[in-house]
Amino acid sequence: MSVASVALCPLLEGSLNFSGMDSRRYLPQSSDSITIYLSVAGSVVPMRIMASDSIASVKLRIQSVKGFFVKKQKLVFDGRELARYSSCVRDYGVEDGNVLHLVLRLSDLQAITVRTVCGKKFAFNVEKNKNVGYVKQQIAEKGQNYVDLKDQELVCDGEELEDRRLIKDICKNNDGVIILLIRKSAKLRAKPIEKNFQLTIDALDLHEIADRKGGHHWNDQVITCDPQADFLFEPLSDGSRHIKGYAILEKLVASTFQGLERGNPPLRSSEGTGGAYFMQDKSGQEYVSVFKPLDEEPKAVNNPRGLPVSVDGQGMKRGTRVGEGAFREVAAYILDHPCSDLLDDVSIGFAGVPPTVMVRCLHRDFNYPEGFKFSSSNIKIGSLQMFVKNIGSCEDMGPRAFPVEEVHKISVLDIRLANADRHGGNILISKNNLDGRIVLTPIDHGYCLPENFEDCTFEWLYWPQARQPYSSRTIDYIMSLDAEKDIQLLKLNGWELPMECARTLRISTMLLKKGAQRKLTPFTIGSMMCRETLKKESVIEQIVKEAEQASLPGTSEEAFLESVSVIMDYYLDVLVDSNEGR
Ligand SMILES: Nc1ncnc2c1ncn2[C@@H]1O[C@H](COP(=O)(O)OP(=O)(O)OP(=O)(O)O)[C@@H](O)[C@H]1O
Repeated sequence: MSVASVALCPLLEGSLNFSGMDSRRYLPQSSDSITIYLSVAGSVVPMRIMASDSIASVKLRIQSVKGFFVKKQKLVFDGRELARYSSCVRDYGVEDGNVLHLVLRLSDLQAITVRTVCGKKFAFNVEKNKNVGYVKQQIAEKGQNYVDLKDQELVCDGEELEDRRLIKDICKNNDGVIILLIRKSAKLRAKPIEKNFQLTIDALDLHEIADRKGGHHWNDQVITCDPQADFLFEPLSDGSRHIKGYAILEKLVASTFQGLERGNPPLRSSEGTGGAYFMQDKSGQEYVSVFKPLDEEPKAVNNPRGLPVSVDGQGMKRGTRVGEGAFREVAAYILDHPCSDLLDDVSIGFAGVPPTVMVRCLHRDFNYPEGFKFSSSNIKIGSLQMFVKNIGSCEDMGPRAFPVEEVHKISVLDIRLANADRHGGNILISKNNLDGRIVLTPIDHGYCLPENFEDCTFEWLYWPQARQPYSSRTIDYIMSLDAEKDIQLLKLNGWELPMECARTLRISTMLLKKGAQRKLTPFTIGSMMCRETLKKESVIEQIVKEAEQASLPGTSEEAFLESVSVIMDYYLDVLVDSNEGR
């Protein structure tokens, strides 16, 4: 159900009481009506709702009173995200007097419009942690006449901006678009030629600029801790040698190291429920990677968003465990095999998961609630993923413009890995440099390969591309998948999948292959993996349940999977027959 289609309950509209006043005294009571307490950014505010209200309507009300957009809100109760918009608050076990955590996903990007004196406009999305010098570089790349950075003067509200001013400081009170003015866009020289003047604009050729920027000088040396340094950074083990794209991971690690070595600190993202840090290159002008430490995951001890620590080790999605997110991030990269027709670049797989590796890092700018000490106990282990330049995420744009094959590649990944966290914010949008086509990059795989299918959710199910059939290229790729080999590959790379997660991978790969064989669409296959409502089990859960009931105690995993296969065939054939009968 779309958020827009959910009407607010008229009785309660406006009753969200953020001032602390007890609205129970002033509103008609109903047996369904409850008061919940929203814990947001250190304060607790009461809110009157109906237990039968949908999550969407509660979020809409928060939006209408506080102005936080629905898509930027995450509601967490009892360590679980209330992720299904159409489910009732009651379905999640929320009762009168309960505290819900509201995590706001503030954007890291700021929209900026640069206007020249001649009225030419450039629009950018710039990370808020970037400075004015970086914006100048972007202008230089966009406009031939502005290539010499020294000639650019950027002005905002009448004030000239210094290169080191951060965008977030300039845009402090302004969430919208800011207008910058280029006073002097390029060196103009006038030379008298007979009776006229020849006007020269001093601008370098864009290719020259690109060459000058020159890429990074990758460091092939083994990276170790420098005793004089105030940080530590190294890959976790050389197990990564088995990973595809080893060379690219080595470069990723080296460029991140160089950034830290030059004193460019990790910058914490304002988005996300866990600690995610943008790591800078040696120039301090570019992000090269994103580091997500295990101990800052949602519900982990050092989570920077104030989410309560897990008491039973359960992660925020059912079937996942706190402190395993980074392994899952790396697993998603390892298992995203390249397509056989693109084997010249084995570092990027079919779905385009950015290269990801496990690292250890120590730096004072991470979250240390107990205080930072340069000691081994403060070393953080986590996933390091290549930073992908983007113009936003799928949350910022309607899906119609996304190429079908871009959506399909993500559907293949999510179905295979039974992803429990595929919302639009976890798909980045970029444009291909050559033809301007939209490229989608899947990120945030910390909730892949769960122990069960309960929380599988796929945003793309509701996109029109999901109802189109897979191409023969995609079907060939799907048919080449082998869950047993995948499990061995992860083991080789140091992660022995827990038995339940290995079973998930086997069953979801089986479903994907059987569905593709029958020419089913991503929508049909994906719908079998997702619950329609919180309480109603998905088809895949029913299949697993039936197979469990049919198996005798002590049945081998192989025999169990054989029975899953038979039951799955039955469900799929019924589905195909009913589709054909229409
Ligand atoms: N590889 C990447 N390239 C560019 N930006 C990234 C990358 N990985 C993460 N980000 C950005 O970092 C921020 C936080 O990352 P992410 O959403 O993965 O964190 P999280 O805490 O796991 O989030 P969630 O609450 O959605 O589970 C987001 O703005 C995201 O777009």
